[in-house]
Amino acid sequence: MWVLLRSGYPLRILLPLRGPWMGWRGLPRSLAVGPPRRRYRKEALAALEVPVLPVTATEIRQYLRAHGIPFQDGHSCVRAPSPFVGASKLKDETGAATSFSLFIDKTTGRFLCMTSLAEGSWEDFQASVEGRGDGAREGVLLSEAPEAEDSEEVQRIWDRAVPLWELPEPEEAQLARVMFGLTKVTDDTLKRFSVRYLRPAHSLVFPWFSPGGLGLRGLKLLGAEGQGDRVHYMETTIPQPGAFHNLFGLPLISRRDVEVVLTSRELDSLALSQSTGLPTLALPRGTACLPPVLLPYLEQFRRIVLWLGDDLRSWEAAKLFARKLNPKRCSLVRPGDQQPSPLEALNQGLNLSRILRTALPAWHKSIVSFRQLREEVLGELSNVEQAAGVRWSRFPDLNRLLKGHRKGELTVFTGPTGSGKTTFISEYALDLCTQGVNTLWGSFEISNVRLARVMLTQFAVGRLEEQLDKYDEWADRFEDLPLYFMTFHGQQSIRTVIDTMQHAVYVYDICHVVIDNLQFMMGHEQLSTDRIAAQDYIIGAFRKFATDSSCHVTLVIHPRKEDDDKELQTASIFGSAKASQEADNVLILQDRRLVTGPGKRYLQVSKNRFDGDVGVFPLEFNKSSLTFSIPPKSKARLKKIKDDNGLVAKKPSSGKKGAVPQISETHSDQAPNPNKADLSKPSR
Ligand SMILES: Nc1ncnc2c1ncn2[C@@H]1O[C@H](COP(=O)(O)OP(=O)(O)OP(=O)(O)O)[C@@H](O)[C@H]1O
Repeated sequence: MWVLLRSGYPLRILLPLRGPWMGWRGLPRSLAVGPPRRRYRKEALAALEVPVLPVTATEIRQYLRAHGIPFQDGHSCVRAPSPFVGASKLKDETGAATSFSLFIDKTTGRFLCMTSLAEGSWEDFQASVEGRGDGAREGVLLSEAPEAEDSEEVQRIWDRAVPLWELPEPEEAQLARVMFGLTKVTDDTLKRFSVRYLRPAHSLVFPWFSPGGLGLRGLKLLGAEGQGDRVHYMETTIPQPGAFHNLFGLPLISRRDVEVVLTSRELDSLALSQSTGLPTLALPRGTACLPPVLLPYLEQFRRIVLWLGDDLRSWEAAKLFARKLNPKRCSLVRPGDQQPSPLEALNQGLNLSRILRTALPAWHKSIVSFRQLREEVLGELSNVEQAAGVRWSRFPDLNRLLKGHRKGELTVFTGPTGSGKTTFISEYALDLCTQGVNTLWGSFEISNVRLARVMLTQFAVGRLEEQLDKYDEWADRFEDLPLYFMTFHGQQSIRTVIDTMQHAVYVYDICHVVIDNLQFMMGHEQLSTDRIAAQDYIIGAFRKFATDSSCHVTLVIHPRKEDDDKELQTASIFGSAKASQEADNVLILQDRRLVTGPGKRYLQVSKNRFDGDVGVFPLEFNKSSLTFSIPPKSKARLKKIKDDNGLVAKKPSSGKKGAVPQISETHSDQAPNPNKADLSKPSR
């Protein structure tokens, strides 16, 4: 099965620096290698690669024992002698690590030989042990070797970039330092980390070297733009994000280092290293993901401190990453006034070592006291808006009622047959995905191709059939979204679906799973005599998954048969009351087409565990763009209601003061939304 590796990166951050002198990916035309290269792919979608048979750490150990292979149990990996060392010319310089240089991921079974850089699946490893041929590929740092064109481009940019202190104009160097907040970072630090500056692009250049100093494999370019009193950073990576993963700062790590500080930005690593002298590494995609392929490089550390940033999102990411790294060895620096990001701390003259000492252990047992929770509670209270989750950019009324989309919740969504549930939920999820919410779709009823077509139309807000010349532009942008699809179709067992979801959370840091719809998991339960019990069991499984994985699950459920002229209620959801009890949010697509005409629908929030606000607002269906979002001119008429039965208030949501709580629609703390500014025209 083919898999497209994804960055999980909000698009806008990757948008190139723009200007008349800019070429492909925002690089100066003179540096860009020819016209944009179109890679032909076997499939158009990022289908999720699931191991043929999921493997557990116990099975890995048992297998190694059964074949007489010695091993060491590590934090996230099992270490064993590598059968691939002899085959490689890339011998370790010191020769020290050639024993036990094979790292097998305890969760996925994928392996990496740190000496030869061979990598492969658990099945590849077994085949090699059993002499069934060598399925391992020789890779470079956890992914495929960069393509020749990328390597050339990397080298070309690197050669054109210069150390900051070698810039001919001192003013230019000073301006760059100010823009990037580097006034307190010394030349020596920049030199140790080999940071350069690309003059034509006004960008810092951070190199990614392969382990063992075998060469330059990739680059991250960081541009900065003043926006009021804030600086907006733009990143460009070569090779493209998702095609290559590496840790910035790797060459400075010694084999004897047992402690490391992980940051989400290269600039933070510079600040930390300079002021604390501790080993530090920067994650390639910031807080968006921690690809498991990087885990072997972090195995040597007995203690890992995650200091990812100064907002709640960084804190959430730190907690998720700690799970992968093994929480027992992780400590987290909590965002706060006196604990900004490392670079900011350096610039404010704070003591970074002292902040590191305040890091909280990520591990706690099943029972906690309020003492352990009090900091978390404070974090939520002092970041109310972020604690409310990611806000929709296309559905302001949903923000007013639900306040945002939060991790770890279960949303149940229902509506009459054929009312547009899939179409609506597609736009609802797409909206979040364009804001960096890593999303996994389980579409059991309609094919992934059809679903993607709907989504792409919604993404472009228009029929692409009539503008096929724009298809590639939109498809390229769509491809950059952190969006994955399960390849299931038709009936599936709940166990297989949950296993796949767990795998996706681990590998792609999925934060939102959409299941359309639950009825497709009921057939395999052999409980046709008691379909209600089967549904309760399935809902319980999704509830547990959402909580345990800190991942939001949106579950589409068909309603029970209702009179056509009556509106649906929470109790109309098929089955027992379990669905509405377990759900944090219940959304109902109300179809009042007889009264309101063909396009009109209403969305009712009939349960909201977060803060209790429930209500209903109109949706205007646009047949050409397949969107439900409220057109800008339309006056939203949000009604807050008490429950399914009675209205308690009837207030316009816009225009008049004192209506429903006014929440700013622009949301600077959230990840950027590439669609917001330029929905009407594609740009690259
Ligand atoms: N408000 C609307 N007005 C008119 N047509 C709509 C509306 N919403 C969706 N549609 C169209 O109706 C068709 C069915 O929509 P969709 O598949 O989203 O419904 P559904 O509720 O998920 O269906 P099912 O109950 O079969 O799962 C699609 O062709 C869609 O474009």
